Amino acid sequence: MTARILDGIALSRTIRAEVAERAAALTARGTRPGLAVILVGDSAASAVYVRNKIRACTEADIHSVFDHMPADTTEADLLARIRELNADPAVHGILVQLPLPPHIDERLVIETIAPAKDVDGFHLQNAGGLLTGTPLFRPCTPYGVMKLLEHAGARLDGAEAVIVGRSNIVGKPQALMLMQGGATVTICHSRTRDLAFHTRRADILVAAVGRPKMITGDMIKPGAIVVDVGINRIEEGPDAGKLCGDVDFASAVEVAGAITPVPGGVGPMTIAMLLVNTVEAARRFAG
Ligand SMILES: NC(=O)C1=CN([C@@H]2O[C@H](COP(=O)(O)OP(=O)(O)OC[C@H]3O[C@@H](n4cnc5c(N)ncnc54)[C@H](OP(=O)(O)O)[C@@H]3O)[C@@H](O)[C@H]2O)C=CC1
Ligand SMILES: Nc1nc(=O)c2c([nH]1)NC[C@@H]1CN(c3ccc(C(=O)N[C@@H](CCC(=O)O)C(=O)O)cc3)C=[N+]21
Repeated sequence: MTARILDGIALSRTIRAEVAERAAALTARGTRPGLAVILVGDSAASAVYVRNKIRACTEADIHSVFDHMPADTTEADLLARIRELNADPAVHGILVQLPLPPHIDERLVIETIAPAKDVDGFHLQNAGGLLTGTPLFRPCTPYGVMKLLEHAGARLDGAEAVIVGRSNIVGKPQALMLMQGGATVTICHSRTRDLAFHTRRADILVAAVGRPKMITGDMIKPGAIVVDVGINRIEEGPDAGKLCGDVDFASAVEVAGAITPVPGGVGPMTIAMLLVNTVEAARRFAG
């Protein structure tokens, strides 16, 4: 038996069509949703992601502002720009693409974004809100994973969920969301002693590591739902230049009950949830 493929492109299309309808309704009432995206420096990968976000906005008739700032932008200049956008009534969501150049304090940048415009859900107020149950915005990637699981009909209540990765933007918020959904959650990371021992117990396995194909079929419980958040660029060999996940798809698909592909799984869902958050920000602004 091979696993069912969880199609993130199809689901993200459905969600973006709903977003477009809500955006049009808000625009008709006088508030056109707006998203500002700031990119500092010229990482090729970041430029691709940012372009995809802007294109998704355009397709949903969401107003977008793209600020491409040079790599040597000072921290003070970036913070000043964020304060300007905080005060701009045409902008309801602000996203500063990460990572930032090393001379800029990421935490300070995130805390400068108005929590009501923090559509990434990274601000302390939203992180704390997620911990206690009532954030203004949920981080887009784990939020998108929850939507994929819901759409797949996954039963969270009482399920064993294992997350590999403990970052602030994926692993930790994912753990909180799955726990709130009723799962028993285990978080693994680079200090975990016997990774396969944990992953083999998972009914729901989420890989968010950044290591190509590290989760192999023998680490997966037969029938498990496997969600691959990893986005890795293959460096050499016949597939050089292509994307792959943290899961070794070829061996995993033979064992899992359902699995997300890379590309075409979690990535498109992240962008869809960014639009959901932006329209929600505009809806609140409109009152
Ligand atoms: N699809 C999407 O929309 C998105 C995809 N991504 C992708 O997801 C992946 C993870 O991103 P992110 O969370 O930001 O990455 P980070 O680098 O911030 O975190 C990686 C985590 O993996 C853990 N880890 C590293 N090596 C191992 C190992 N050998 N065994 C177990 N755990 C390990 C680290 O542990 P420790 O904490 O101990 O160092 C860390 O917690 C990346 O490939 C990224 O590109 C990210 C965001 C959005
Ligand atoms: N402030 C901030 N917010 C983010 O949400 C954020 C960020 N910084 N920095 C980088 C990560 C990464 N990320 C992705 C989003 C979409 C795809 C995506 O659409 N991927 C496509 C493939 C795209 C391609 O072909 O390159 C897919 O998986 O099918 C991937 C990765 C958001 N991130």
